[in-house]
Amino acid sequence: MDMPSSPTPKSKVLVLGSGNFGSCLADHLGNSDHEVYIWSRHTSFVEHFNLHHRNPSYLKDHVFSSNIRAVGPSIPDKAMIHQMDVVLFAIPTQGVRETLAKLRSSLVGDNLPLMIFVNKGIETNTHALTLEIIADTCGGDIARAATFISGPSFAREIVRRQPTSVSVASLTESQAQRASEIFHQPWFRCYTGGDPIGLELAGALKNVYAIAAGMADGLGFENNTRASLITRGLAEMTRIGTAYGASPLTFLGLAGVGDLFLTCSSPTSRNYTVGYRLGKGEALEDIIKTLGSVAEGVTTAKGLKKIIDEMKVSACIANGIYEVLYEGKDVKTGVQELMCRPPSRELDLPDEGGEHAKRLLGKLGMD
Ligand SMILES: NC(=O)c1ccc[n+]([C@@H]2O[C@H](COP(=O)([O-])OP(=O)(O)OC[C@H]3O[C@@H](n4cnc5c(N)ncnc54)[C@H](O)[C@@H]3O)[C@@H](O)[C@H]2O)c1
Ligand SMILES: O=P(O)(O)OC[C@H](O)CO
Repeated sequence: MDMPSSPTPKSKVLVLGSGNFGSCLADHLGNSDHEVYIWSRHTSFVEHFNLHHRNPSYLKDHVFSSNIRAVGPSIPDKAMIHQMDVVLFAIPTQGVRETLAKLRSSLVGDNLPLMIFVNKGIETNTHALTLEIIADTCGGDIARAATFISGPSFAREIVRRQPTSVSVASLTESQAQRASEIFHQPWFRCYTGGDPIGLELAGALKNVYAIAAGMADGLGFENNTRASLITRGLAEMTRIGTAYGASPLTFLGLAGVGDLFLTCSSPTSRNYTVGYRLGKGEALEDIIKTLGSVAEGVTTAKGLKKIIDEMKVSACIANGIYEVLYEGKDVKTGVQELMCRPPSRELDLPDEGGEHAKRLLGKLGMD
């Protein structure tokens, strides 16, 4: 979509992570006239990118904005971090804690950059959301100001300027507004909100339901089945989110139903693809080895299982996916078990709970 961009003040942005999404967002910001640096832990990426303005491993056909410079492989130092207006984390969830730990000593003093996170997952060992990982590694002040972007946004469509809309949330809504102004373009709309816990849960959970939708398609089921999975997946996500302490309304937004619909209905999705190949009978290990990119739903299913068990919330689809991925349950048996459950009420939200969010906000000094 070729439209004039709105004038936004030029920012200095450091993107951490040079995969599909990091390089796609670096390109978006570079093309919006920001001064962009992209960090990779791979020397080969840094050299290749600075020479050719192409990513050797992802989005290979795309020529990236000339406003981007690659840096690495060592993590940017304090002087560089303090020159930035924004540090954007586009690293899979399981790598966020390690990366923040490396940056922690640079994240002190005044005028810290706005920290934006776009990963969609739950940490496996701790079942922590990213907000909690930030609080653990960098403290409550930084976590309260952190901003999260989520929503239906395939990297390969953003680099082609397909009209895209996302949700942007922070506990400090003025920071979400700042992030939104930096990203917003006529082909990339940002909607702000103040429920980062709900936004994070929605983005992480939809990846698990996308595996379920892919499995159903791989087994040869058609449109009725996919529509059921999307709708019942949304009910389950909303129930889990509300029990956690998030707003049920967040699940009706772009980060919720928007991204769930996208990821459950397109083979562009890596999570859908994992499910589809499982449905066709491939082994998870072989799929992961050959996927070439992260499918966050696979690891998130583990963290989610712990959260569901702790909250004692009913989540038969997420439990079924966990059993297929980690307990050797046959895919067809999993589907049969789901369908053979007794009938139940269609829409129920827990009328108590929220302990997980209360504990997390307490960690952030917000109790
Ligand atoms: N690709 C998309 O369309 C898309 C859209 C929205 C959100 N996301 C989310 O963005 C995050 C990144 O996804 P992606 O598509 O870029 O994944 P990817 O697999 O394409 O790339 C991941 C990148 O992160 C790097 N990385 C992995 N672990 C790291 C670590 N411990 N330290 C430093 N770097 C590390 C890898 O080297 C690679 O460059 C995921 O959480 C994903 O769910 C992706
Ligand atoms: O390819 P997936 O399944 O990781 O989905 C990518 C994005 O999350 C879509 O919004």
